[in-house]
Amino acid sequence: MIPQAAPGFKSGFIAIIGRPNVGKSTLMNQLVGQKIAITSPIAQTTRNRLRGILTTEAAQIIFVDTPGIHKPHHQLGKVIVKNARIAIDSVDLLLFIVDGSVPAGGGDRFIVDLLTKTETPIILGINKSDEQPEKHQAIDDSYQQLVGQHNWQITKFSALTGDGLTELQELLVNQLEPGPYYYPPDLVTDQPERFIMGELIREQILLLTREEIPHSVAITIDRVEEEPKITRILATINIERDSQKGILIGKGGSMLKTIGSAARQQIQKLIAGHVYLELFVKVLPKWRQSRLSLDELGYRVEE
Ligand SMILES: Nc1nc2c(ncn2[C@@H]2O[C@H](COP(=O)(O)OP(=O)(O)OP(=O)(O)O)[C@@H](O)[C@H]2O)c(=O)[nH]1
Repeated sequence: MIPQAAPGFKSGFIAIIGRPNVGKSTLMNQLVGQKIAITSPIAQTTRNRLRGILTTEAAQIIFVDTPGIHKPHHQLGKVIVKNARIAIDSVDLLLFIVDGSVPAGGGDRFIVDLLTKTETPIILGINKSDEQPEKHQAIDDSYQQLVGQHNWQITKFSALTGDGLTELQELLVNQLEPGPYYYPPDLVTDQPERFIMGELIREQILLLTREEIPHSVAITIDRVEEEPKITRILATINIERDSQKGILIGKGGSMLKTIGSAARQQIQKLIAGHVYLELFVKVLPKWRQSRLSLDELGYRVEE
């Protein structure tokens, strides 16, 4: 049920943008209080545009977590950057996240150039304030310089520890206009549960495998059967080359077992019930280069 908003209730869509690995997904998960987006130390973890919903007494904010903006090297990269650009122009406010543990760099300037063309208001969020405290002044100066003549507000926080997030939330609500509830107050994401299940499997592959494997996998959830005491899930891990199969499966199936067991625990938390997870591995040659495969796997331009 979507309630009627009281006078003065505020709402709006806020896109979280920034280069890969600055902590966008960690921030969205913290703000909405639930793991919607997977996170990892590997850049370009997020591939789809994800929505996280935060509802308080005073406001409803719909966060749009976008994949990291970077110069694309393949078809998947092009789809990712195009979707981030669409998000920039279709929201009420932009939260531009930078990594406060290092000074501003070329990747951030690439995004500033992209942002000069938009009319959407912007807040610069300096994340990872828990790191490198001795270098804060120099780093802050570099971001002040990055913002230059733009009249963007600047705020600092740590998405990991939660420090500064109350102030950030207040700042965001202040910037929003009065508006309706867009979603029921208890909804935290509009992503289908199956999608999050696939992402939780991909997250374990990102955390447990090395080299080219993390970027070469795409998950399909083939079947979800809900039985009285257990949910049976059949999923396929699609990879690009035959040679990757061995690494992913491991000696005597040990790697696949470890991935399956860790992912199963995460999915159990998601659905709050027992899960039986069976994983299959399939070679889908060069899927990241093929429009048809990208489409089948759910990586589309999200107009
Ligand atoms: N120390 C510290 N680490 C953080 C903080 N926020 C995120 N991280 C870490 O930074 C890494 C990247 O975080 P993500 O949330 O996946 O970053 P992202 O910007 O969504 O990355 P992409 O999906 O590649 O665009 C992870 O290892 C996080 O744990 C923070 O406030 N402090």
